[in-house]
Amino acid sequence: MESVGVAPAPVAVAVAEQKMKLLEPRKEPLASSAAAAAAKAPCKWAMKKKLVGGDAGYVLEDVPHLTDYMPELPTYPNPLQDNPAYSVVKQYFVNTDDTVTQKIVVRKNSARGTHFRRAGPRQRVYFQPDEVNAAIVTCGGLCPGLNTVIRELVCGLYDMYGVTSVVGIEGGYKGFYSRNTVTLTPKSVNDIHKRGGTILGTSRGGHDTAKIVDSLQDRGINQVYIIGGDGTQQGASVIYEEVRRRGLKCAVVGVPKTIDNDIAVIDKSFGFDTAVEEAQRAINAAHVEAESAENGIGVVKLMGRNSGFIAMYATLASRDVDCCLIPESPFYLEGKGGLLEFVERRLKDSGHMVIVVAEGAGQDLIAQSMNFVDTQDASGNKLLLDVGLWLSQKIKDHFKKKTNFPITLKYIDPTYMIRAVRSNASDNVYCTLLAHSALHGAMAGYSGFTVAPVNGRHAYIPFYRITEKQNKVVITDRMWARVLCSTNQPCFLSHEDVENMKHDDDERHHLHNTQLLDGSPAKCSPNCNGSAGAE
Ligand SMILES: Nc1ncnc2c1ncn2[C@@H]1O[C@H](COP(=O)(O)OP(=O)(O)OP(=O)(O)O)[C@@H](O)[C@H]1O
Ligand SMILES: O=P(O)(O)OC[C@H]1O[C@](O)(CO)[C@@H](O)[C@@H]1O
Ligand SMILES: [Mg+2]
Repeated sequence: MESVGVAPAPVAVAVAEQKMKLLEPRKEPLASSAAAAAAKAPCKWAMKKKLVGGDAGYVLEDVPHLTDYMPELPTYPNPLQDNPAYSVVKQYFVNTDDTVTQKIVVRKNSARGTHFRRAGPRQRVYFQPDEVNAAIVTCGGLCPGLNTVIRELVCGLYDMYGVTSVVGIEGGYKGFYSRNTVTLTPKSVNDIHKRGGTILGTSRGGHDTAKIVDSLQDRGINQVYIIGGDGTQQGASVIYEEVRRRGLKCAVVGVPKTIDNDIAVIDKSFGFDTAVEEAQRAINAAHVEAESAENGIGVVKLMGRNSGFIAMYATLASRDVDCCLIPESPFYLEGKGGLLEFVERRLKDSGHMVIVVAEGAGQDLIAQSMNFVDTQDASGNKLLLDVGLWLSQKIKDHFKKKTNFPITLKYIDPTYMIRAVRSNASDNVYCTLLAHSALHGAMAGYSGFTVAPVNGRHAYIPFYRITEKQNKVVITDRMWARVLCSTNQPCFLSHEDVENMKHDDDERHHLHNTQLLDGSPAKCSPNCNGSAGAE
């Protein structure tokens, strides 16, 4: 392989000095105001790309390794090779050169494109079992599967690597500097995967990089597993940069969590599958209510701040939904081709209907009609207005004006009920693999990465690739067309809107062909008013 751009360490630190700093108590903490600024501003020591080129347009977007700034770290044989459970496995370890392709659909002459380092156990490790002091933290909103990831990190470290020192940080990032740690053992985490939420607690806001890294240093933590969404991964990225700047032997590992499935590059996030399954119960209830009333309407709000994946997949899975509204697809209420006209038509045709709306849909419309000023949560995320309530009221108001058109509308908001359930079987297995991939990476000395499947294979992905943009439903992809086909709803878009979106999406596809969805932009069907139709 030919190196095309391995960036230098952001801040040069002499090797001898690095060795001295290995788990030494800190001496000069950064001013926390500077760290607080770094938390929200683009990182001062922004991680440079570590790119390796190969034949036929092959590029490896590699992740940092402790030896990037501590080149003389000793290695040890991987204890996994003596583990009886693995004795039947012919190939214990992944090949050090194995990589995972980001682009799965290729043409004869297309360049091989971007690859990520394959996750998995390595022959040599950079930590001895009794040297490891691992910490686990969960940040951001709840998501089914958090406890499973915690459990499998603890059990994996104990059972596969003989590690016996694992602590939990309580209450998210701020817990690093404001709370005591909790000891985690295979016994203490044995049953936690059967519960929703996180046994460690979580929070928004409160990320103070300097204080967090001080805490790592003071507690002698040399592996930190950070489970959370896009905001959390940005926080993990600046923690990694500070750890590296201080020359600490501490692996910083991100495990992506978001019920919204809004994290880019990865196939899907854990808890998403469970959320889609759980949403079926609410949709079913809405359908039963709607069917049993005269002109019955069931409105179900599902989570999805900026990305409508839960609404889209729950709609497709159910087949009882007449209209799915997501943040990526604008809609309007009044007039020809508007939502209210469609509701009226569907009620006349079927006598009932179910509307699924993602919580981030129609926010501009609501803000306009309410003269609303933006507010934010502690992490800086925009607080949303309740689109379900607003929409229900608008529909009721519309039909109140009509004579001889009584409706019965039931609004169901199952959002927090869905988020709080335990993970389903499929997510449990997924969480197990994520946790194992994460700890194999840390033991092998990798740092500053997020672990996740890309095209079905677990990979180590640099933080910047995860945080540079969000995963969104591409409404010019065939998957959204499938939704429109199943609901038979109008697309509420003009031809011009679709063309503009297609152009943006083409550019995006050209840059990163990443989505789980199957690719090429759909053609606009002639019989739909600008709709993205099926082939
Ligand atoms: N740019 C950033 N730099 C440093 N820390 C950040 C940044 N953005 C968010 N954080 C921190 O990450 C934590 C979680 O962020 P946030 O509340 O946005 O949730 P999230 O991880 O995106 O998860 P989700 O949105 O799925 O609930 C918070 O403690 C927040 O302070
Ligand atoms: O937990 P909070 O602060 O109410 O935030 C809710 C948000 O968190 C998410 O569940 C993402 O984790 C979004 O779907 C939702 O908008
Ligand atoms: Mg987020």
